[in-house]
Amino acid sequence: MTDQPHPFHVTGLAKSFGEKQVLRDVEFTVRRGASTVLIGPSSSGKTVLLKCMLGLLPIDAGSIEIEGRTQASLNTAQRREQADRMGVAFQQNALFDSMSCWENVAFRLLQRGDQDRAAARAQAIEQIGRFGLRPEVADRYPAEISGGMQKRIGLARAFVSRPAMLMLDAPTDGLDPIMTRHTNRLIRAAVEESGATVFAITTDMRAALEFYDRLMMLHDGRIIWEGTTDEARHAEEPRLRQLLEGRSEGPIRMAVRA
Ligand SMILES: Nc1ncnc2c1ncn2[C@@H]1O[C@H](COP(=O)(O)OP(=O)(O)OP(=O)(O)O)[C@@H](O)[C@H]1O
Repeated sequence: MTDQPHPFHVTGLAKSFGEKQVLRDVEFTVRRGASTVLIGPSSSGKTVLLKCMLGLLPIDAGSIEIEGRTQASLNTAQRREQADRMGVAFQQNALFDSMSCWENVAFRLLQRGDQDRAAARAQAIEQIGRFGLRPEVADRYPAEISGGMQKRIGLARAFVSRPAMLMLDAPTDGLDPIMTRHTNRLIRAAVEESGATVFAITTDMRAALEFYDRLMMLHDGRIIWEGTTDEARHAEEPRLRQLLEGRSEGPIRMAVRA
């Protein structure tokens, strides 16, 4: 056991947009050196929760502690220090259109200024290669590559500095099955070989059960189930079962919500 504080400890988190309450009373802990996957129906608030954890959306109530410090209390320098320890990949990639692919991947390395452009470029190209892209892609712009390639550039950016914590929103969306498996293995290796902490969102239930240590399910604005993926395989919670098995019949009703 370690007495280091948890990477994330969230209590009583609430978040609304106008009248619409997305998160009501979210509570959970992300464990160090393990991978945790967040699942939930479409529009259940998974991305909103991740953005709150990253400090990109203000919260209405509750608290988010990052390594023992309340996020709201962090000053600018502490926020930057936190950001340096995290690799983040967004669902929509959030690439900078005006930068080449390698500059996108090396963005934080260049910002930190602790290595020259040539070294940052070499590190970016190596990382792009880990995601199966050829070095020529480095000098192209996001608009010139496919959606799946953009996804891989976004992932390379998250992994490039071998961060202690990886925060990944839908990391394999839009990738073919071969690249999906490869990416899931890289995520797994970050935990097993580098001791990273991973927090990821996915709608791929097979991958959730196969590649992650722990699983949480978000529904109706709360974490309604949390445990190891081994426990999830056998859990009887009907909402978890319905989602994992992808059944349209069950307690979770399909609804189109704006
Ligand atoms: N900036 C915003 N302003 C208003 N509503 C928002 C905003 N961001 C998200 N929402 C709403 O919050 C709800 C949750 O959205 P979110 O993107 O977190 O869902 P999700 O669980 O990640 O879904 P999916 O699996 O479909 O990506 C949705 O109804 C969405 O419309």
